[in-house]
Amino acid sequence: MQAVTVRVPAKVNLALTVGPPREDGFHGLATIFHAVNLTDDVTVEPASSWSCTVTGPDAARVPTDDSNLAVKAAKRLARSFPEIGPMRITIDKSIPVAGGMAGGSADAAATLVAVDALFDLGISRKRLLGYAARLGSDVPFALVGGTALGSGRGEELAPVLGGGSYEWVFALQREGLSTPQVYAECDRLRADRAVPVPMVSEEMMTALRGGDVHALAEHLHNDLQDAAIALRPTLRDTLETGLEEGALAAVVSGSGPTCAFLCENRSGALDLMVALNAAKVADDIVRASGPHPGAKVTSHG
Ligand SMILES: C[C@](O)(CO)[C@H](O)COP(=O)(O)OP(=O)(O)OC[C@H]1O[C@@H](n2ccc(N)nc2=O)[C@H](O)[C@@H]1O
Ligand SMILES: Nc1ncnc2c1ncn2[C@@H]1O[C@H](COP(=O)(O)OP(=O)(O)OP(=O)(O)O)[C@@H](O)[C@H]1O
Repeated sequence: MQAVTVRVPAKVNLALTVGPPREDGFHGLATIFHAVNLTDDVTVEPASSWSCTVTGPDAARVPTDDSNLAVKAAKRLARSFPEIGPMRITIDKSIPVAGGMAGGSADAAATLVAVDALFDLGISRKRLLGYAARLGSDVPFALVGGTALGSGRGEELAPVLGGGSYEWVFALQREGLSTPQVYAECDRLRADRAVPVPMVSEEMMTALRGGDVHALAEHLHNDLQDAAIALRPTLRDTLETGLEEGALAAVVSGSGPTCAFLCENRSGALDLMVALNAAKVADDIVRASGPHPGAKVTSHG
């Protein structure tokens, strides 16, 4: 029992429809989660005291105290399994921070998988998904990966089968957006309207089942996009520039401010990266493809 490393993906929501606020403060969702190969590596080792270290270009923006979602996940399991002692957690971070790509959730999911393997706990998949859901609405999907339909507050998942793989470009902003603030802004913008029951369109499901990138491009949709733009008006320009420079479609990722551009193929994505870099519409531009598997052990020393 020395160290376990787990690799875990970021997500983008291909469809995100948001219902009215629920009594518990969350919103009912119907969403398509899609994991992409922008990944964090989380390493967990037994130690004499708890610690958390984050490496990577955005490390300074990630807390290392008990508010880190990876620490929360490890301590949650330590409360349930008395045989577990303190741990050293190391997060090698490539997923954008506070970008609407569920980076903290991914680290929490990776930690659940790592601790389970490190201490040989044999936690069932169902129970692991239960721990994940209690840690955050996006955490279960990071365990599952691929492409999945999310309902409830995002924690109820059903896989979406389809042979397609997709090429993406992401425009990242250094300054994040707060997820609760974006949901609150969405409520404010829709205050004078009846909000329909959230639902993913049949056209979107058909596009995904057929692996049809052009049909998928037509149906990318995010109900939080207007709210993210209201809070960060420059995002409108970023999205428009991507479309002018050849993206098949552009959408704000989750609660933003990352903008996601769907491309026809890999060479289209490379061309778009160059154009967006030149246009200086974002602090960084990265390329990724999906779907990507969920949290997986990559080394067990
Ligand atoms: C925007 C998305 O990334 C889309 O997948 C997620 O809905 C956000 O999921 P998350 O960051 O895991 O969110 P949580 O940690 O569960 O909740 C943080 C806050 O976001 C808001 N929230 C989140 C999920 C949801 N279905 N409705 C909400 O209103 C609530 O204000 C909540 O207090
Ligand atoms: N392991 C972690 N990695 C990144 N941020 C974390 C982590 N743990 C806690 N945080 C805090 O959570 C905030 C949101 O970070 P995160 O990167 O998860 O946002 P996000 O991608 O917008 O989330 P989501 O898409 O799930 O709403 C950060 O500003 C940071 O303070």
